Amino acid sequence: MGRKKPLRDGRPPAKHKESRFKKTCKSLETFTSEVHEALDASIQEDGKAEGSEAKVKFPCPLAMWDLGHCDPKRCTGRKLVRKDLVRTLRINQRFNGLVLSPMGTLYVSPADKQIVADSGVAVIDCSWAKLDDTPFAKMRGGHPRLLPYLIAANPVNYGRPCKLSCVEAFAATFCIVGFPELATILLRKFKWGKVFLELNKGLLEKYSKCQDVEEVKKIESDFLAGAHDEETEDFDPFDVESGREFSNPNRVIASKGMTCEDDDGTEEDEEDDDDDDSNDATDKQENRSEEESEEEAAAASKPVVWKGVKKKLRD
Ligand SMILES: C[S@@+](CC[C@H](N)C(=O)[O-])C[C@H]1O[C@@H](n2cnc3c(N)ncnc32)[C@H](O)[C@@H]1O
Repeated sequence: MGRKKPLRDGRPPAKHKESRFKKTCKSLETFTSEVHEALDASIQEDGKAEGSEAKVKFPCPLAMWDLGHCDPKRCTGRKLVRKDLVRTLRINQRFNGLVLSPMGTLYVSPADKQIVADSGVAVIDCSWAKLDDTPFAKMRGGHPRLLPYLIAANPVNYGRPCKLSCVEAFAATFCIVGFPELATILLRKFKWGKVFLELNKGLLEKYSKCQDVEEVKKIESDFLAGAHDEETEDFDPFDVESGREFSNPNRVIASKGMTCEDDDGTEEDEEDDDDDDSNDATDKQENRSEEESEEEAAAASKPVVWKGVKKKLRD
């Protein structure tokens, strides 16, 4: 009694079917506390011996379609897959969260916060040099997005606008929607990761304070119209209060000494900088002296750049 009859074709009745697909949306409050727990676990991982590390439970799904264009040892997306932070999707498999794509037209904005918390973020791991051969139409999702103007800090495309690696694209999205801690968890897997935040600090902060896409567009167009020059002029490299402890005034954006000839992760100098699961592999991306590299490596091992995030955790 009271049981609904199956449909004529044997399928369960509609109510049952609906409940199978019912999605549980987390409140942003719950999500935010999971974000903090994840960052805490990620920081604690550092002190533990290799192999004994507790797995960081990332609070939302991260996924990637792997087109197999890049050298798996050098690709940032593949590295996140090896770290169990990102899962791979089959071509034609749909993803319900934000899909970051060079073919997107709508910008990521803080208005995407709930979508990210509920359904996560996906990237398309293809080569920048092979966009024409990439079947973007087969990698579908409800929310395709483009990132607003930001500068890459990865060794392959260092200094280039918009051509971000997978990890940078994930991180930028988390910063813009208001979960910078999640950006930190991902970027700290890469020695150069904090440089991405340094290079883009001002813009990321401004984008994250926007209400919607229109405001993000306005920030970007104002920046491109000259705000960048002003900011550069105002920056005093000797101002210890500037908050830019890690910026290297000798490191000119897109300088000749940098190895950014190749876009697709195949150049010799590119590296999977910590394939051995540590955070301190040799940085070969530039023609810098050993001393400089050592100084930078020493600086990199101090968690100063994450200070703000840690403070937030403590508060
Ligand atoms: C083209 S692949 C290159 C991957 C690179 N080989 C690596 O090691 O990570 C980078 C992916 O990140 C995302 N992405 C990067 N920059 C982006 C942008 N400006 N807007 C939207 N998505 C972007 C896209 O999913 C893009 O396909």
